[in-house]
Amino acid sequence: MGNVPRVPISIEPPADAEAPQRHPKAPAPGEPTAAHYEGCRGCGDVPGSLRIRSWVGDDGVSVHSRFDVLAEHQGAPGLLHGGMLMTAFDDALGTAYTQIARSAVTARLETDFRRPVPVGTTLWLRSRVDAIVDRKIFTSGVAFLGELDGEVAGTARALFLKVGVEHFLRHGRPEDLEALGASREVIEAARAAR
Ligand SMILES: CCCCCCCCCCCC(=O)SCCNC(=O)CCNC(=O)[C@H](O)C(C)(C)COP(=O)(O)OP(=O)(O)OC[C@H]1O[C@@H](n2cnc3c(N)ncnc32)[C@H](O)[C@@H]1OP(=O)(O)O
Repeated sequence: MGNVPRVPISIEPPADAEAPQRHPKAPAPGEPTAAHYEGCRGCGDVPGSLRIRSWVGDDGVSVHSRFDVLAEHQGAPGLLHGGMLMTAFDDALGTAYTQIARSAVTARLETDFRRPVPVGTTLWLRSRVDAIVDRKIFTSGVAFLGELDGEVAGTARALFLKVGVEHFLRHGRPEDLEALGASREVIEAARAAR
């Protein structure tokens, strides 16, 4: 374990943190949000995706999201796998930040599992950005059984860190980046600049 970094334990925003402001180009209240990327496991329209759909909340900053729990999402018999709920939170919280900021990636995600979620349930999630401090985006969310503001199935908090496009160019699999239009030269230049 000698080279493993110590795990940072706090993702509590400072009390004097900046209040989130909606990005001027973000979709308006009630409008659907865009998928992170068409291949996204949370919200893309691809095999294996949770096919989460999200809409902007009335305040223009929060989002609410729908996740239909299917048999393919099971962990225990007839019940949602906990990792799938974490995926749903990662996606929903990662959509909430798109109302405020451009690209960011999850640095830490904490989830509390409050109620079992049967297959066949529609989960509704409310997510928001609580604060932004420099590159750090502090988010939180709640998952409800069956309806928005129904029985609470789980809660989560996540810290996202803003990154530039070079993060994806440096770390992503080249063929996926090329499929999005990045040239081999651009990808190699981003990797050489490390
Ligand atoms: C094409 C477009 C598509 C856009 C697509 C958008 C995709 C969103 C999809 C949904 C979300 C995902 O699945 S994202 C995929 C899952 N996540 C990842 O793969 C990220 C892997 N991790 C990383 O790449 C890296 O660790 C980063 C980028 C997160 C951080 O690295 P870094 O940039 O070098 O920053 P670093 O110096 O380490 O930390 C900066 C500050 O944050 C704090 N910090 C860092 N990590 C943590 C942590 N876990 N918990 C607490 N605090 C932390 C540090 O203490 C420091 O605080 P201080 O000292 O400054 O106070």
